[in-house]
Amino acid sequence: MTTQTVVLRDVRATYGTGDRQLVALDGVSVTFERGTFSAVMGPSGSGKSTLLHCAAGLDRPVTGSITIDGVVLDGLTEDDVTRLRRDRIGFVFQAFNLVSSLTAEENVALPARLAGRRPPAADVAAALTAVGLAGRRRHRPSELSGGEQQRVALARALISRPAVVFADEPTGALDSVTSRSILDLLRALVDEHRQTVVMVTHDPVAAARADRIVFLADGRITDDARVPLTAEAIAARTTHQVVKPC
Ligand SMILES: Nc1ncnc2c1ncn2[C@@H]1O[C@H](COP(=O)(O)OP(=O)(O)OP(=O)(O)O)[C@@H](O)[C@H]1O
Repeated sequence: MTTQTVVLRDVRATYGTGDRQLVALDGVSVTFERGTFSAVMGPSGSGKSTLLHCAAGLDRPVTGSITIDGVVLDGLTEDDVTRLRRDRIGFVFQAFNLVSSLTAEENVALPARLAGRRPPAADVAAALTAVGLAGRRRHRPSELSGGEQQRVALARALISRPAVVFADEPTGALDSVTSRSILDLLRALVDEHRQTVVMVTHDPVAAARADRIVFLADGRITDDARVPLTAEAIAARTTHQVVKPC
């Protein structure tokens, strides 16, 4: 089994064409090791979500190479990438996550069912309890808040144990107590199950729970802090990033 869960090599991603082309990632190379919790930070528009989308096989880069759990994505068919995402990747994204016609517990069980397994009902209930949604099992996404929907997505990652969980602002919509419990759960995925977590966040307090912080600016990695930092030190580094002249 590879120790490098996610590898990006010289990834370039653009939006638009011609004069209106915008370079969102400008030759990004980064490796996320198995059993680590990384935060990705940077100013708005610096390419954080694009990095997450490319790393998760949701967007294809123009050039460069991406490997997930030992599988090189370049040249795979869309069906193969979809299967890889289903089997090895967990998403805790606010915008798209859940199947709207399914209840919270059905959404939690879905990846396992698509892979031909039926997770025990007790496991589904335990995962929803762990994220504080025991009383919302039968609710559909439209009956849940944004933060609750993200917690359903996290419960799904607890059940299906993907190699890597990508989280986009997982605590952005949550109060501080719920945020802390979500970060505890993400840490547990890493510390107890050696899963890999890559989390985009603007929040220095959330980033301080990671083992490593990758800073982006203008589509490039500008800093890579591998030692734990305090929220204050992270905030100072983030401010420095924002005011740094181009
Ligand atoms: N669908 C799109 N079409 C055109 N440009 C886009 C699209 N998505 C993102 N961009 C642009 O690409 C750049 C990187 O965007 P991205 O969403 O990755 O940044 P971000 O760091 O995640 O920002 P934020 O913190 O505001 O979410 C930005 O300049 C953005 O305007």
